[in-house]
Order: sequence, then structure tokens, then C-alpha cells
Amino acid sequence: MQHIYYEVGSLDKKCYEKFALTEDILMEHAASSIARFIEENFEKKSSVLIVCGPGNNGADGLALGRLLYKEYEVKLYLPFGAKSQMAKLQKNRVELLGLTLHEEISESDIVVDALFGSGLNKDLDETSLNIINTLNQLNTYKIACDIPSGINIKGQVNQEAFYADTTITMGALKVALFNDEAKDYVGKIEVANLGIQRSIYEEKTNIFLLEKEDMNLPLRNKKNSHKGSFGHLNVIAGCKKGAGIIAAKAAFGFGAGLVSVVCHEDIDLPYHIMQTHFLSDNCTAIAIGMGLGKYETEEIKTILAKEIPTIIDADLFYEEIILEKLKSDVVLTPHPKEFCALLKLCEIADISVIQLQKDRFEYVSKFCNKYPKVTLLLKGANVLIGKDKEIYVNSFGTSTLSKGGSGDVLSGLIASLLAQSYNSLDAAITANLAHTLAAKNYKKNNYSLIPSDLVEEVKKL
Ligand SMILES: NC(=O)C1=CN([C@@H]2O[C@H](COP(=O)(O)OP(=O)(O)OC[C@H]3O[C@@H](n4cnc5c(N)ncnc54)[C@H](O)[C@@H]3O)[C@@H](O)[C@H]2O)[C@@H](O)CC1
Ligand SMILES: [K+]
Repeated sequence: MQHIYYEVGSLDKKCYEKFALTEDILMEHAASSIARFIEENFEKKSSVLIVCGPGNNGADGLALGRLLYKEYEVKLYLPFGAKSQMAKLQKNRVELLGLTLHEEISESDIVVDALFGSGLNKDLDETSLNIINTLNQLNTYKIACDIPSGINIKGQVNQEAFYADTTITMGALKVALFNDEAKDYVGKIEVANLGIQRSIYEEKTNIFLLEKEDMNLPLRNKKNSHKGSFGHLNVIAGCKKGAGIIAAKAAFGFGAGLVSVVCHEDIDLPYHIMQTHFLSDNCTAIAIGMGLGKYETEEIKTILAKEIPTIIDADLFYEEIILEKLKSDVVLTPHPKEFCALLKLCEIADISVIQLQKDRFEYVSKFCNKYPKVTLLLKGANVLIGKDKEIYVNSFGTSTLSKGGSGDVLSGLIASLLAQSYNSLDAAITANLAHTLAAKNYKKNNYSLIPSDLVEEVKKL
């Protein structure tokens, strides 16, 4: 797990005050990290266009130009001149080297966007928009310095932003890079150390980036076991029964010892999935909500009142009957539209999906502050898993999963782990990593995945 911060100003301050580093040293390391990336990935003499803004993001770009000069064909373009003190200092240094500034954007092997970084504080004017649009149209490798220009500190893209292949971000990972709106722009993300190892200046945080190693698969270590050792999941199937059946199959493939679909009508199920008309006596986890439609309210109330680990999905986020359950340890897996309905139901906010997507971290925090026992998994391009004060970010999401049925597989995977005695947070984290990494491993065209493909990939992780 890596740390993610809302702001990194306090980390810079720690470098200055506690370790007596200077802004110049920090910037030199920032620029060196990008130089190293270019040296490792591109042949000498390649042309590098560096577009530098007026502030310290531009200053990073100027320092990079100095470091690459002579080994690479460096083209510095400063559409707004140098305004910050550091930008002026760096500009002076490149001029002393004899580096001439370019007056326009031209085709190059590599483009570095050092126009705006964390200081973007107003709408882009026409000149900046034209620059960004022109850069985006270039058929070259694109590197963003710190953050792609046009993405603000919250990760919002209100007009346009630079499409980076790689973003080399300064000092530490920032929330802005992980908002869904930023996902198409940031590319691969790397972090540049600021003169000392990152682990030295990084402070405690409550936002974490999940890594593959955080996935704790339900591998069976004990030899002396039986099916009851791995729990009995009950999936409540409603009017769209397929959703419950998909969840049940996924759960079985992820290790639950027994899986039953609870349904009043007789339904066709694979032979390894059982059917029951009411909750099983030995049920160790419940999955409810997927494809539920209109169900008998009293019966749902009775099911939700059980003190059995439960995951709630889909249709139930619109129903007041879940409010009582939110006081307990339960897993919720809404997509943005369902989360908006839930926020309204809980009287936290009455917002549109567009508003939610602009501030995903904020609304997850608000919800988890009000319901600290709940594990909330907000679906999206980058899934956010919130519990109490903490948020875990899964950035492995892929559009391969943008399909009906993918969410039912996820519910089934989480439910399976709940049935196998994982706690709610661990179940949500491992199941979600398994879900996204399985989709990443899927080798056929990215439009073609069906739920059973996903379950097959989960089995191979
Ligand atoms: N603080 C530090 O210690 C470090 C900062 N570094 C760099 O410094 C950057 C932050 O520098 P700054 O705070 O100077 O901010 P930026 O360089 O990101 O932007 C500020 C400048 O852009 C202008 N500006 C902002 N929004 C604009 C818009 N929409 N249209 C036109 N002009 C606009 C501002 O008027 C100002 O001149 C970071 O992103 C990073 O790249 C790195 O060198 C590492 C160390
Ligand atoms: K930038």
C-alpha cells in the first residue's frame, strides 16, 4: 500500500524545516527524476519539447531542459514567460548555458507538460487551452510534470487537460491523480523523491493506494477441513434472478464452501449451487440487493435484522429499510447513481452523479464519518473503499468491466470472503483487487468479457 495525500505542502515544509533542504534541492530532484525517466526510455539525441508555465511547475521543466541539454535536442517553450522566483532563476541558468527558447510548439519525440502543476487556481484561458489541445494532438510520447495541466487539486477536469502517457509526480501521490475524471489523463504514475527517500518525509495519512500485494486470496492452507470450514453463503435472488445467480457462481468459484440462492420460485441453477426458499440455518453470510426489484418488505427487514455478515448492493440503495442496517458492520457496493440515491436517503447530500464524480473522495468521507461501522465500496474507474476515517483506492479498474453483470460478480466475491470469515474491510479489498486484476488478465478484446470469463480469471490469480 502506498500513501496518498490531499496536499503535499506539509511534506515539502518538513523537508525544508526538519532536514534543511532548500527549494532548489527539491526542484533539482524533481527535474532529475524526469531526466532519468527520459534517459532510461529514449535514445540520446531524441527531441524533447518542454512546455513551461510561469510558476514552479515551469521551473521544474526549465531545470529538466538544463539537465538534458546536449545529450538530447531540447526545445524549451515558455508561452507565459517566467514569473515565480524559481522560474526566473531556472530560466537564467538555461540562458547562461546558451539554450535558446522556442517560440512555438513543434513535433518532437517527447513532450513534457510543465505548464501548470499544483498551482492551477483558475479556469484555463484561451491560450492555455489552445496549447493543451495542440499538445494533445501531437503523436509523441507525453510526460506530465507533477500533474497533467488542466487537472485541478481535486482531480477535476473542468475544461480540458493534457493526456499524459506517464505522469511523474513530485514528492508523493496526490488525491487529484486518482479522481475518476483524471483517470484518462494521468497515464502511468511515478513518484519523484525530493532529495531524500520518500519514506522519511511521508507523514501518516488515511488514504492508501492498493497494490497487488494487498490481495489476500482465500487459499486453503489447512489439510484437515470440510465444506463447512468455508462457510455457507445465502444470495437473495429477486425478480431479476440472473444477478443473484451470477453472484452465487462467482462466490462458489472464490472459495465459499456452500452457496445457496434464496428464491421463492423454483429456478434453474448449476448443480453445485443450492436453492432454498428461506435463509439457511447455518448461513455465514448474506448477499442481498442484486436484481432484487420489489420484494416483500417485511421479509427483507427480517433478513437485514440478522446479525450475519452482509453485503448490500443495487436496488436496496433506494429503500429506507436499509437505514437501520447502516448502524452496523455491513458492506455496501453502490455505483455512482446508487450512491447519490443513498446519500439522499441518509440526508447527507442531494447531488447529481456529475457532482459526485467531481468530489468522490469528499462524499465517501462524509458517508463514512456518519456511518463508521459500514464498509463502503464506491464503484468507478478508480474504486474507493471507505471505512471510518480511511479510504483505500483501487486504481486497477479497467473499462473491460463496464458491463452488466460485473457488479454482481464483485458482490459474489465479497460475499464469498464474508462467508469465509474475512472481516468486511479485508473482504472488500481482496475481492475488489481480485475483480480488477482478473479483468486486467483477460486476454480477449476488451469489449467481450462476460461474467463467467471474469470468474475463470479470478480462479487463476
Ligand atoms: N513546493 C515545492 O517544494 C516543490 C514544487 N515543485 C513544483 O512546483 C509546482 C507548483 O508550483 P506553483 O505553486 O508555482 O504553481 P504552478 O507552477 O502549478 O502554477 C502557478 C502559476 O500558474 C499561473 N496559473 C494558475 N492557474 C492558471 C490558469 N488557469 N491559467 C493561466 N495561468 C495560471 C499562476 O498565476 C502562477 O503563475 C508543483 O506542481 C511542482 O511541479 C517541485 O519543484 C518540487 C518541489
Ligand atoms: K504539468
